[in-house]
Amino acid sequence: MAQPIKVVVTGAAGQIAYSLLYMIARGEVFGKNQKLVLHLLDIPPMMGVLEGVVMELADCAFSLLEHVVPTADPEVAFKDVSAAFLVGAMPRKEGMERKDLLAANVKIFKVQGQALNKYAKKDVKVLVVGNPANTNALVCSHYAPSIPKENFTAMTRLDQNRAKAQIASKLGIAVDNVKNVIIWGNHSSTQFPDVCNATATVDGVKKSVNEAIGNAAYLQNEFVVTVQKRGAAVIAARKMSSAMSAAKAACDHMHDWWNGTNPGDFVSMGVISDGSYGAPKDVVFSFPVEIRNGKWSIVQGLQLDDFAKSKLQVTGKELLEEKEEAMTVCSQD
Ligand SMILES: NC(=O)C1=CN([C@@H]2O[C@H](COP(=O)(O)OP(=O)(O)OC[C@H]3O[C@@H](n4cnc5c(N)ncnc54)[C@H](O)[C@@H]3O)[C@@H](O)[C@H]2O)C=CC1
Ligand SMILES: O=C([O-])CC(=O)C(=O)O
Repeated sequence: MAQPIKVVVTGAAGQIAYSLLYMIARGEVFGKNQKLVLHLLDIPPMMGVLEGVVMELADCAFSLLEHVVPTADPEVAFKDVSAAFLVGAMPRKEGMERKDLLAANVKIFKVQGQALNKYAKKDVKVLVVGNPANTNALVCSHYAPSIPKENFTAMTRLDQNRAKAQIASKLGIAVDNVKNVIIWGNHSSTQFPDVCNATATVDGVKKSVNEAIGNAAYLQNEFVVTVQKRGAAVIAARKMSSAMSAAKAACDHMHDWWNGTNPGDFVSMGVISDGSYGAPKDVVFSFPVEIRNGKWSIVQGLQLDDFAKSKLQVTGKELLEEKEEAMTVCSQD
């Protein structure tokens, strides 16, 4: 059994964390041989609720869970952590776009970037879930200059999972038979879910998703809009934003970052942009990545048609606008 690692989950008394903590403590992210110390951060008024979560974690009798540290103090929460799930932030309500949360949430990520910078391990892997996730990840990294920028990522895996599930359902096949769907850009309604490089195995035969679906109009319209607006559709139905599926996606993201991707497979993550595929540099942009030895690299050499290029431009522009607004908000104190 490996030495225990410290893992922090912020927003630990909230609804995503309620599913996420269970999955992490079961060993679904770091493996069934990895003992864990869980640091749970929330704000002072939530300490009572958090105590209930701690009781439930104890009552689950997880064999991998060495101990649990509930706290409202970022110094305690981020001390020596190897992995950070930054979930704690306000969720949107019906009728809002995720960027409407920027003014309320971005300062949380400034403070947490500063705390990561001071107290976390320098090789900490940071996954930002709280919205607007890409720009919050950028802000967090900006305020943690002693940690490499590559260590800050934003979650677009939920979008990838949604896209994969839509294609599988359309084809009447299992989700695992759909590979290499890409989410480009922002985790927002400008994201571009792209199947141009995706494959589907139907009746034992592997083909491109384009060929298997055989309906370009569907793939460029209904499919794209369904994935872009899925978060809003869940809010309209549940009156609360996605939680179970968000927790599962956070586990998938960190699992693949920690353990690597299979040869030939890629996954989508919001990562610091180097300008690949014409995306703006120095924003957190979702790209297809491969992961080896705990390090991601952007998959290069994929073909983009004019339709795809125009979609990347729209989402890139939105990220530049968000970056400007976020830096203005953060400089106001
Ligand atoms: N990237 C993605 O795909 C997704 C992102 N989200 C986002 O995740 C975030 C959390 O969602 P839920 O868990 O549903 O919200 P929630 O409201 O149920 O829980 C959020 C928790 O964060 C806590 N919190 C607030 N400020 C904090 C701070 N400074 N430090 C630590 N904790 C703090 C709150 O007290 C609360 O317990 C939202 O911003 C939501 O929009 C949700 C689904 C998917
Ligand atoms: O839609 C929201 O506000 C929550 C979220 O990010 C998602 O479900 O993708």
